[in-house]
Amino acid sequence: ADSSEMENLVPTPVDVKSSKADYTLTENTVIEVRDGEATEVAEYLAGLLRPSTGYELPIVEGPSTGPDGSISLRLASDSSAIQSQGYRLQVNSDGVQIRASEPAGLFAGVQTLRQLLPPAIEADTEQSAEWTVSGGRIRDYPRFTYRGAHLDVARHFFGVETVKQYIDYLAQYKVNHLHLHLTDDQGWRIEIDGWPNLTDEGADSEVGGGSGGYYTKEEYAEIVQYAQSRFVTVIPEIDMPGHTGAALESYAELNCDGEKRQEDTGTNVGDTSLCLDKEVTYEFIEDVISEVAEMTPGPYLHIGGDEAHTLSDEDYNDFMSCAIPMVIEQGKRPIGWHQILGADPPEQTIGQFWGTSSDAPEVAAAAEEGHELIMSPATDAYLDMKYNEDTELGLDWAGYTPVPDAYDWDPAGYIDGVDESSIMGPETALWSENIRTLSDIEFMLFPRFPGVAELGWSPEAKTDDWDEFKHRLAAQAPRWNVQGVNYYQSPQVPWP
Ligand SMILES: CC1=[NH+][C@H]2[C@@H](O1)O[C@H](CO)[C@@H](O)[C@@H]2O
Repeated sequence: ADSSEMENLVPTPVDVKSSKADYTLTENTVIEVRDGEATEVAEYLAGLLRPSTGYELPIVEGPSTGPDGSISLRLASDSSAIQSQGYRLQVNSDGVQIRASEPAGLFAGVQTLRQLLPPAIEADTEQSAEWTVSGGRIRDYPRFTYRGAHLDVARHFFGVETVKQYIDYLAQYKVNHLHLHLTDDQGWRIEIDGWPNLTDEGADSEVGGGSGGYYTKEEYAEIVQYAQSRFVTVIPEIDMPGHTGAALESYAELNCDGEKRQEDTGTNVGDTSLCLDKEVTYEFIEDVISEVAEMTPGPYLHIGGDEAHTLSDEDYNDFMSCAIPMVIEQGKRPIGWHQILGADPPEQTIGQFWGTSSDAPEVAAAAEEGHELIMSPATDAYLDMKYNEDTELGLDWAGYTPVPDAYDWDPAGYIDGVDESSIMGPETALWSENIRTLSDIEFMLFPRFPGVAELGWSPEAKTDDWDEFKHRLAAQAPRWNVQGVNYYQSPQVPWP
C-alpha cells in the first residue's frame, strides 16, 4: 500500500514509523482476541470490515493466527506501559496487532487501522479491492482526555438515527464526549415523567414552525447505549435559568405572570427566564435535574447558564447557588457556559468557554481558583459559523470560520493567563437555528471537525502547522466520498 497512509492519519499519532511490511487481508484473516473485554471492540471492528470486504473475519479466542494472519486486539498485561486511552499498533506481513491498557485504547487503535486501509473499506456493500494495510508501527495516546462535540437538538430536532450517525463521526476522529443541547426557547426534547407537558406541549415545534419532536426515555437510553459502545460519553444540557421558553410555554405556573409563554419558532436569544421568585421553579428544576441525572450514566450534567439577560447578576448567582448543588447531590459534575463561573460556584463546576477573545480575566481567575475549562471559542470551534459570506447555512455573529481558522488555535493557549492544567479539552459546537438535516450537519462539520478533533488528540507540537495539516485533511476526502458525507469542498484545502 502507499505508505503515505501511515503519514496521512487524522488525528496524527504521537509516533509513527512506517515500513514496507504491509499486511493484506484475505478471506482467511481472523480477528483474534485474548480477553473477554476486547470482544466488544472486535465486534465493532468486524462490523466495519465485513460489509466492504465480504470476508467472514471470524472473531477467535487466541492465540491463533490462521494461515493468512490475523488482526489481534489485546489488552496489555503490563497496562502501565500504555497511557490511558492510548494504544500501540503494529503492522507486519503476518498481520496487525493492536495493544492497549483498556478497551477505549483498542477502540482508538481500530479508528487508526480504519484509515490505514483503502477508502473503499468505508463502503457498506462488497467492493473488489486489495485490502492492504500500510506497514509500520504506531505509538499513540491523547493530549486531552476530553474531546467533545455539541449538538443543538432544540432549535431543530434530530431523531435517534441522525444522532447515531453524529456519534459515528465523533468516533471516527477519536472524539469521546457528546454534549446534547436538549432544551431551549424553541423546544424541550427530553421526556420528564414528573412534568409531562414539557414534551406534550413543549416539543411539538421548532425554529421555522416544523413539527419538532423529542426523545422518550427509551430513545435517550438507546442514544446513551450507542454512544457507550463507541466509547462516547453523553452529556445532557438542560439550559437554565435562561433559554427556557419551551418550559414556560408548557407550564403557566413557571411564569412570573402566571401565563403560558407563546410557542417560539424564532431565533431570538436572551429574553426568557424561569421565575426565580416562585418556589415551584426550584421544585421544577430539582425534578428535572434528578430525572436527567438518573437516565445519564456519564459523570457530567450541563445546566447551561448562558444569556439570562432578563436577570440581574445577583439574581442569576442566587439561582445558581440553588441549582448547582442539586446537580452535585445527584452525583454529577456540573458544567455551565462560562458565565456560570461568575456565580463563584463549587470548585468542581466546569466552565465551557464560548468567548471570542483571549482577554477573559474572569475566566482566567476562575481557572486560577481551580475550575476546569472546556474550550469552545466561538471564533474557532462554533461550527454553526458560516465558512464565508457565501455560505447559505449557519450564522455569523462571531465572524466567519473558514477551514484554516478551525485548526489554527490551541485549546490550552487560547485564554491569556490560563495554564494547560486547567483545560479539559476542546469541544466543537453546532447550533441548529438554520441547520435542519443530517446533510446540513455534515456540511458544517466537514472539513472543520476533524481539525478540532486533532487539536484534542494530537501532541501540540504536531498541530501548529495548517500548511502541513491541510494535506492530511485533503487525504480524508476519498473516505468521505465513499461514506457519502456532504462536506464543503473549501478552495483552501488541496483536495486530491
Ligand atoms: C452558549 C451560547 N448561547 C447562544 C450562543 O452560544 O450562540 C449560539 C449560536 O451560535 C446560540 O444558538 C446560543 O443560544
